[in-house]
Amino acid sequence: MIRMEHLTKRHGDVVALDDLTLTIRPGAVTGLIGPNGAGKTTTLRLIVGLDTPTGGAVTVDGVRYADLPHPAQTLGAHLDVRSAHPGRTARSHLLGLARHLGVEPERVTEVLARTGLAGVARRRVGTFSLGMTQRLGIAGGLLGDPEVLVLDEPVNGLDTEGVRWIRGLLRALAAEGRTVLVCSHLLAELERIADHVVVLGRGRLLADAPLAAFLQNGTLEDGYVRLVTGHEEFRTVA
Ligand SMILES: Nc1ncnc2c1ncn2[C@@H]1O[C@H](COP(=O)(O)OP(=O)(O)OP(=O)(O)O)[C@@H](O)[C@H]1O
Repeated sequence: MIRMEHLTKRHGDVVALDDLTLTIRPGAVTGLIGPNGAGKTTTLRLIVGLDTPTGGAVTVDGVRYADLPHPAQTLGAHLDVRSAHPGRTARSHLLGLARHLGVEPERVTEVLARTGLAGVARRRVGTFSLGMTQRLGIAGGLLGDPEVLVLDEPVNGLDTEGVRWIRGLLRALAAEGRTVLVCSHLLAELERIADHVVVLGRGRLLADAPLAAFLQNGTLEDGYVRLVTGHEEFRTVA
């Protein structure tokens, strides 16, 4: 579970995130959406401890990221699609990451298999397609077998088979009881993956509701557009 209480982030005069109070629940895929500049990336960076809040707090399973005794086992993340060094092989990249995270090297073989990369484990990352690089990032997030997974735009660059794969993976992780938070601009895809949707606008919470609440008069995109243009209000789930 991810819990945000009055979470706020300012950059000088810019309020990137404004008093966000929200719980991301386990056993479900939650989609995080909103216009450019809404504060989505800021939220993800605060959750994984890459940034510190200027107000409020965010905890993962009740503990701030910096205080987690075994962070990789609690929270996995894939935020930056080009984070691996292009000269390293997929396996050596993941082995280095596993060492850094204090994860058994045996997990590398497991996550390579789970992300469909076993056959290209010895190829240099620089030769990977965007879709393969996405899979590698997700493999890194899964290394610690975490209870909570946070992914930024994981579907970008994936081909049809890759999209079907990630849909199955995220649904399976949620069915295992994990907390899965996915940020994406691809609303049609999110409609097929998410159980619950959180909408941010200008750093504020606009909606926090089951997917079904957005689908009453059309697609998620229809519901989202009505919401951000102020034509419809959504019930906020406590
Ligand atoms: N390091 C920073 N310094 C100054 N302003 C920042 C910084 N990081 C983010 N911001 C501002 O905070 C606001 C929220 O940005 P954020 O990147 O979280 O939005 P986003 O919802 O992820 O947008 P996008 O969909 O374009 O990725 C924006 O106005 C952005 O310009």
